[in-house]
Amino acid sequence: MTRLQDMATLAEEHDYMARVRAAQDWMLDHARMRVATGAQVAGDRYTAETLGRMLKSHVKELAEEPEGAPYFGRLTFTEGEHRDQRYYIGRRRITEEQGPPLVIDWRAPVSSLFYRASATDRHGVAVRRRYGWSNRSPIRLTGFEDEHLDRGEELGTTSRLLAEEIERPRVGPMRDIVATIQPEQDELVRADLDQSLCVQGGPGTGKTAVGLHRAAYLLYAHRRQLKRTGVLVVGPNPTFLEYIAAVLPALGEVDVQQRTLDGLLTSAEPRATDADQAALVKHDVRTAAVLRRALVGRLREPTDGIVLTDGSYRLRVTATALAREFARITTEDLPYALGRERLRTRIVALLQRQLEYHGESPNRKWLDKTGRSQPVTAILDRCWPRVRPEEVLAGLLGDADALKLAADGILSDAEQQALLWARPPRSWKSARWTAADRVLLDEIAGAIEHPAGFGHIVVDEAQDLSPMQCRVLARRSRHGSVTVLGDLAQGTSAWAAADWRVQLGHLGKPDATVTALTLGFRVPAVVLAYANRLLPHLKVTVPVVRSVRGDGLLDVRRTSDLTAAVVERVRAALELAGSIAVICSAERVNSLATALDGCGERVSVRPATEVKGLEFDHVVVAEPDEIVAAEPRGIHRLYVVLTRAVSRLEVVHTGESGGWDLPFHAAHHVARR
Ligand SMILES: Nc1ncnc2c1ncn2[C@@H]1O[C@H](COP(=O)(O)OP(=O)(O)OP(=O)(O)O)[C@@H](O)[C@H]1O
Repeated sequence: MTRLQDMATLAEEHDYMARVRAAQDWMLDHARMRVATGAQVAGDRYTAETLGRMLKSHVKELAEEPEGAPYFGRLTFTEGEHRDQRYYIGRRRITEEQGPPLVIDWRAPVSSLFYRASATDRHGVAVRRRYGWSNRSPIRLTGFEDEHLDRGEELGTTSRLLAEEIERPRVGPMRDIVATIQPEQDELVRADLDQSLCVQGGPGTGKTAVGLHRAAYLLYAHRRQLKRTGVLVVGPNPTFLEYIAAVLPALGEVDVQQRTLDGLLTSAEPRATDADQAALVKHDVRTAAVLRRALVGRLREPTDGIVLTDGSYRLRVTATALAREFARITTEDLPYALGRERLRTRIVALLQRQLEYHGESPNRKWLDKTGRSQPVTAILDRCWPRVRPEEVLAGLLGDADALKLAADGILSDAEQQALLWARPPRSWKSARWTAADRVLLDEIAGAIEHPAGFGHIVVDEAQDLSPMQCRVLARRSRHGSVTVLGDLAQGTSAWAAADWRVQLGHLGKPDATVTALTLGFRVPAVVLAYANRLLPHLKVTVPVVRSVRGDGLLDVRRTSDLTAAVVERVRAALELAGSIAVICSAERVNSLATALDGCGERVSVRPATEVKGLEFDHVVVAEPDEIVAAEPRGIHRLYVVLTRAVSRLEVVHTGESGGWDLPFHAAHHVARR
């Protein structure tokens, strides 16, 4: 295309852009007008209020929409179902008062071709156009990039706009990737709602991004169903949740709950900590069987019958009949509370039969009253007593005999010993629970009564969940599907998973499809190659990630004054754009933070334990040996730490490498584009 043609096309694009802006203004005005008139047109007050609320939130959504690119792509078709059509694709659908939409939603079925059409499989697409926009407000169209699929052109990961997007400096929270979703990511994003997925993805392959976009996609494709059942995103810690919080709202989805696993638990906050051995036993899946046994141990087989006086009748249920019903219900595998209600219903049915034998026909009121009568309630309280989770757990942790009874053949003597309280509280009401206890309380609560579930759960960093934590989620997705995201190589918890099939079993979805993402979008190739040298030292087998980024810098240096060297590296980094993180062992955070005081908001000092899932333009790792030595899976932690850099990684160390075959002592090594 000549320069003149190029300018003509750009002018045409600017005209279209102006039309889209006008349509956006019209949509906002129109929505406001409907709020104003909604109350008058709707029938009764309730409908008017509901409608009003709905319209108001629509206006709020439109008005609050961040000023962003109204579209990012365009497809031109010359063949097939969409022959001679041209579609602009954006984060939201944009329409004028009449006529076809000016911009279609990225989640609409045809938009999928924007991500998937290729020169060999065009689906009628002749040209795919990507738009570039200025980041500053007011946002401006700066150019575009065409791929003539009909002429065999295909840019793939060499697209200039994709490169600009992944290489841009990172400041603030995570952003959406709708403009540049890759074909293998799109397949995961658009998988059916009833399909549970597990994505094994090395560092920076876009797992988190894929999970969040999948949530947005499912809400679009199954809005009604998911509005009712809900979507939940589970992340490893509050910092991570803060980091990802803006992605879904930017995609127009505000109705998604985003929580940590602990945030799902309803029991009181922990007030005690477990010894390592106790925590290990509590997070072990065998503990579920112990708790189940303890709960069932509350049941008492009926030994007496019931006699109930009803008017002139004396109604009876014999001990034998009662024992038969009781036995039958215990084989039905019901939640505990439901079992109690089932027994009540059966007793009432037996009494009802007798009354009918006398020629009476008892009504609903009689059935309710009889179910609540003293003799029936007394039997239930004796045979199937109401229980609280806290009572059951305290009954085990505070009583060696009770624990032995429940754990016999399941936990060893030493394991039982590890669980027991050194000084049991006077009552379960004054027990001081630990974080692991809260997971056990949830297990018991779930066995008593199934918790409300979600239509879909996205769980990130799932490799770190213990079997018992997995069960917390399994209980909440009994009738829904899950997207499980993680990287076995980044497992740092004491119970980190080594095999997805096993973990999926604990999550209640043993048959979920496991897919690997192996293209890295965050970490530059030179940094990734360095971090990947750790892989042989990790106790897992994972596919190796290949970076799409040829830029970046790696600098490993030995020093005799760690603090001075770190300060010097940070000062140098401040000359460049983007965020800077100094990552070190928890013990070193304070001293380095003091030394770096006054360096400004772009610099943060973070303990190695709190950077999972995050990314920074420039990372300075201080004394990696200390990070490795700080915890049993310290080498996995170091792998996480070394893979947080978007552009530059610097490693500063004082000693020789410790025991493991790591290249920290390597000569000063710099690689630049
Ligand atoms: N298709 C894409 N286009 C542009 N950027 C992308 C794409 N996929 C991922 N990214 C970017 O790469 C970075 C890493 O993505 P993300 O955090 O989702 O990876 P991850 O697999 O969860 O990483 P980790 O396991 O290390 O936490 C993010 O900045 C994300 O926006």
